[in-house]
Amino acid sequence: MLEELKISVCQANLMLPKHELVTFTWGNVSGIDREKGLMVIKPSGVEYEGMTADDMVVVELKTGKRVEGKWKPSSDTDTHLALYRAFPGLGGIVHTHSRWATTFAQAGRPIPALGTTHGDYFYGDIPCTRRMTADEIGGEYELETGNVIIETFNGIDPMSIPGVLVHSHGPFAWGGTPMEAVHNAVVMEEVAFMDWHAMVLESTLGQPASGRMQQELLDKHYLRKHGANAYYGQQ
Ligand SMILES: O=C(CO)[C@@H](O)[C@H](O)COP(=O)(O)O
Repeated sequence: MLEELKISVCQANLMLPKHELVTFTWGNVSGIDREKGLMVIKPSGVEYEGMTADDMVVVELKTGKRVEGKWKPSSDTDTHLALYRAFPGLGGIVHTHSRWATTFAQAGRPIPALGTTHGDYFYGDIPCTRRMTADEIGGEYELETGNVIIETFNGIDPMSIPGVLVHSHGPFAWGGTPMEAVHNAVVMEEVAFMDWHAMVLESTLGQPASGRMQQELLDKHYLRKHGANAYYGQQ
């Protein structure tokens, strides 16, 4: 089981450069074995090219202690751990600095639900966290990054909106598996790109922003794909 998880986490990490979500080593994917209480994550600073399952690092979900692996775990390990602990449905998490989603994160703006591409995967705007405080930045930074994400999802089912922008930093996305998390990260980057151009087009044409897709259209697309049990907590 753990060996299979290491293989799937490694394969998901190799998808990051394939889908042009990363520059250098600016991205990491993890997966979790909840029965064993272990998380597998990309090693810190290691190039994707030539990376194998043997390079993955295994840490305890409860303590974050490294129990297997020759490298240091990703510097974002504590953020991944905080999210797995808080959101029981998560089976995979990815963090990148993908260009268009990071543009929105640096602007401190959510990625609005403007079209059906978005609605197929995210049941509403992809939120941006508040800025972190100086104390949070100066303290357990990666753990606090997880905490501001958790705070942002208060009242929102994280599986209905499987991604977030950390203000001034970049996107995190997640799913039931590491590969599903990467899929959602690719979609987030796509909709960020399309949203940005739609908003620039509207302002260039001097038109008022056409605004978000109608709720009926969002319901049609999201609920058709994910079932009626999904909800957007902030009614
Ligand atoms: O957000 C950051 C740094 O700003 C990190 O996500 C790095 O971009 C990747 O770090 P490692 O996973 O290689 O430690």
